[in-house]
Amino acid sequence: MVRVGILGATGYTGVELIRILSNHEDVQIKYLSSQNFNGKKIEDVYHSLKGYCDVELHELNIDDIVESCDVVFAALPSGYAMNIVEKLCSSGVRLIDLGADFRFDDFKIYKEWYGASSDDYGSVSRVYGLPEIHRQEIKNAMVVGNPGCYPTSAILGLAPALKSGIIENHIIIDSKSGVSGAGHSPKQGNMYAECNESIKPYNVAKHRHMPEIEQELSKLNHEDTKVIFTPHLTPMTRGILSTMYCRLKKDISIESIHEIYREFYKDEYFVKVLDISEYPSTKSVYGSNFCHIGLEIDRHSNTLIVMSVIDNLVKGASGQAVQNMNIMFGIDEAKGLKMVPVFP
Ligand SMILES: NC(=O)C1=CN([C@@H]2O[C@H](COP(=O)(O)OP(=O)(O)OC[C@H]3O[C@@H](n4cnc5c(N)ncnc54)[C@H](OP(=O)(O)O)[C@@H]3O)[C@@H](O)[C@H]2O)C=CC1
Ligand SMILES: CC(=O)N[C@@H](CCC(=O)OP(=O)(O)O)C(=O)O
Repeated sequence: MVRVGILGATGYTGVELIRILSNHEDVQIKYLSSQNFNGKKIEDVYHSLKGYCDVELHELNIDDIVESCDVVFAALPSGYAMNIVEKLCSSGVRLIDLGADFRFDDFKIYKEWYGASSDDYGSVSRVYGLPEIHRQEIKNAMVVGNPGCYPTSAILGLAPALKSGIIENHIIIDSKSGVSGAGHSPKQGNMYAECNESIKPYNVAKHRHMPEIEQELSKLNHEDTKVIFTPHLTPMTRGILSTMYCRLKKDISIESIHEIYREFYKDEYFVKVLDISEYPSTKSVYGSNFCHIGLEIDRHSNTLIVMSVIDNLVKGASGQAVQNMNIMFGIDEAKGLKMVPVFP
């Protein structure tokens, strides 16, 4: 049995972790932390968990965590996991951070976009936790930086095209996210009256996920790769659709591109390349750990259009974190994650 702690258990990704892990036979939830609900049982805060998890919430206490857990999921705002990582690692407790603290190869880039009081990662070695790309390194990692939600949809959608060298180094990513992507703290722009029946771009050309996407695409492409990234807030609870426009280097048929994608993901349980002419929808992956990818070519501009969908709370956060945990502990990668998407 893997003994698990979840820090930030009352947030959206924390609750999603508990939902998923409650159905995972190889896991025992031993420790849950919260800032505002200490002393309460999680099932009394979120009634969706009634009968599934009666663990009490505590203020974050590192000594208690080290004593009771083999692995910790940090579902906290970025900047907090960094403060506890050394103590966890030196005590043999592995860390999967859903925030951004350990996603970057270069600390300077992390500091520039997220801010930090220190100047480096110290001795902490970490792995970018996108299993379809970094599975081998994840197996032995002490610290995994779970990818951001937009980057997961974008990188999975672009990896086969970049790796096979069929597209130019000029990529436009247009992404739409459900409101749960912003977490459970109230923000004016996320109030029902303001985001319902509306769709709006935000952080245009300056979203924090841009450098994360560029880091991973540059590695796949073996050269510095820049993207134009525009996120939008849409009136749905869960889901991300990323539509990506990539200029093709030469004439190539949709059948050949489709074959490149199918081959790239042939052994991947969670990534489904749709048939030619099929387009993905967020509804088709809702509540599941799947990523669906659709492909089209715009012949008059010789542009490959890749459409990628995920559930931001599952493949974009907690599901992917559990997938990483399974890999780290030698458990079947899909264990606890075979949920059928909720439809309609
Ligand atoms: N939502 C999403 O789709 C995705 C989120 N992420 C990342 O995952 C992390 C968690 O996100 P999400 O669940 O949405 O966030 P929420 O805002 O919903 O939850 C944050 C959690 O952290 C706790 N918390 C907040 N501040 C502190 C603090 N100072 N000390 C201790 N605990 C604190 C909160 O406790 P309490 O409720 O008790 O106040 C809550 O449990 C973030 O880093 C986010 O960027 C990554 C991918 C997707
Ligand atoms: C809709 C919405 O607001 N989404 C969030 C995604 C948060 C996230 O995953 O960001 P981290 O990199 O901090 O983990 C955003 O755009 O900030």
